[in-house]
Amino acid sequence: MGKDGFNLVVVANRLPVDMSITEDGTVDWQRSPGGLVTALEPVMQGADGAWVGWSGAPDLTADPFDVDGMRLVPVSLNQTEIERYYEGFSNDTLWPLYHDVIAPPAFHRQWWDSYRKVNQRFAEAAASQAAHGAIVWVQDYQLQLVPKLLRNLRPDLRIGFFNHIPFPPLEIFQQLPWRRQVLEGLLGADLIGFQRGGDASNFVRAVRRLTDLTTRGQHVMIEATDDAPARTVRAAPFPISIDSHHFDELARSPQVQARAREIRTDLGDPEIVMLGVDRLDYTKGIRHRIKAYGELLQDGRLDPAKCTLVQVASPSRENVGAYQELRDHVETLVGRINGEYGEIGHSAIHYLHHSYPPEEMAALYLAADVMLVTSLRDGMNLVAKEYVAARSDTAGVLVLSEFTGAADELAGAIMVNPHDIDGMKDAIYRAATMDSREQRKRMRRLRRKVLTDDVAKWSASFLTTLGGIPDPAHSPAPTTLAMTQEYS
Ligand SMILES: O=P(O)(O)OC[C@H]1O[C@H](O[C@H]2O[C@H](CO)[C@@H](O)[C@H](O)[C@H]2O)[C@H](O)[C@@H](O)[C@@H]1O
Ligand SMILES: O=c1ccn([C@@H]2O[C@H](COP(=O)(O)OP(=O)(O)O)[C@@H](O)[C@H]2O)c(=O)[nH]1
Repeated sequence: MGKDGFNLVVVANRLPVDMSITEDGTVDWQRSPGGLVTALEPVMQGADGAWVGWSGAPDLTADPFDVDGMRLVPVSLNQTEIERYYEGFSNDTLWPLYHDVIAPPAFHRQWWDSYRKVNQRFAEAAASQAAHGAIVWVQDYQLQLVPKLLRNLRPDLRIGFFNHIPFPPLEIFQQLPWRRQVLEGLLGADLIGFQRGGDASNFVRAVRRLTDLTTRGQHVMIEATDDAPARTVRAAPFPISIDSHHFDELARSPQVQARAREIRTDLGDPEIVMLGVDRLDYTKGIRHRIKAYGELLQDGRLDPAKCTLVQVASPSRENVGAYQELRDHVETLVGRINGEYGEIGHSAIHYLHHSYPPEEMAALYLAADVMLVTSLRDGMNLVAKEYVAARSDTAGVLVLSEFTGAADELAGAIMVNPHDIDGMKDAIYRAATMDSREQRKRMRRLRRKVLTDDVAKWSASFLTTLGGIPDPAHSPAPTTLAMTQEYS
């Protein structure tokens, strides 16, 4: 440990690749799902950094390896830990609790024990990779105890934490039997980033009400102990983004443009193509969206012969009960609407339970006249930003839920409350019938925002703020400051 380590260590539940062992014993990998990987990949490429994370498979122990200029450091989880730490505590306790209890959270002591143990393992792996005075940037709700555990192991480090999902209001957060331990875990960081201002305020309020600590605005004061000096923790919003220019270029490429045309032809050249792209997750409002669309067909406001909805629902957390139930509900609804309004050679809904690479995503965005993002609650929603980045033709309309982090930033979208089905029907109809002049005006406004506030700006802003916070050990941190300057 120490001098020979990395200057920036990212610690996330997942590596950016999912690894597996093929039949002949060689290691194979594929890109991991979700927006966290989309956002952090460009940050890490070219940085003197390491990414510590789980490989996505049980009992897979592998040495650190390099992919696309990144040093990847696998953390091994056994089958029981996957069930209790990942599927259980992370995705059946914290995920529903932090997303407005859309599904009921389950509280199990064995899951919590596993969460603690696995967080300790991640903290040890991070400690073993970081150079003296390095920055360690811990990601997301699966690893909320890591900041404190890591500070115990390596008080020389500067520790940042970013929460990719919402932080709930006190009245919901306080249901968590281990709420105090979670707050203390997070407060091991020097800087805690959230997607929205409201998330940061919810966190500070929870600290004020559930601990004895003093807070002042965005700051929490931690008093000195025999072992550690006094320090201040800052909690602030840092809305995440995408590599907008890269996505813009990708969507301009002749191959992607040709693929977009091909998609429309394969769909039967409808007048209006609507698109939804989500992990198959109950937070994404997929059922509400499909219900609204189905009613528009039923009311005769949309003509099923002229219109189609492409719904990508990529497989996610398939061992968790609430996800299995959602799949049943969505597929029943899609089947009913297609049975009612489909014809030979024409489906009202094209439902795709698959994951696609970025090139295909870009082609789908280009092929879509209307993009439907109707989450009931969503930390940010990068799909909304990708749609905008892909539309250099300034055509297309984004329908966006008020309950996404993206809604704070993307004022050119048509905003919807997904719980209000009639309101959503009106918004979808308005998007489908919007004249090209208004489309262009709105899309230009959206593109200005997405192309300016990209993921490089996000990470620079977070890392510069973290680098500027006084070193708790009262020692200058030259490596850290030099590194953050590269990002600014
Ligand atoms: O790793 P999984 O369990 O397969 O889930 C995928 C990721 O989902 C979540 O993404 C969030 O991060 C996005 C980027 O900040 C944000 O736009 C979105 O609103 C969030 O839901 C989760 O937070 C990640 O940890 C998962 O890897
Ligand atoms: O088949 C798919 C579906 C989604 N995505 C990507 O997964 C991310 C989803 O991020 P978002 O923030 O919208 O939601 P999350 O899944 O992280 O909750 C985006 O970058 C999508 O382009 C993908 O690459 N292939």
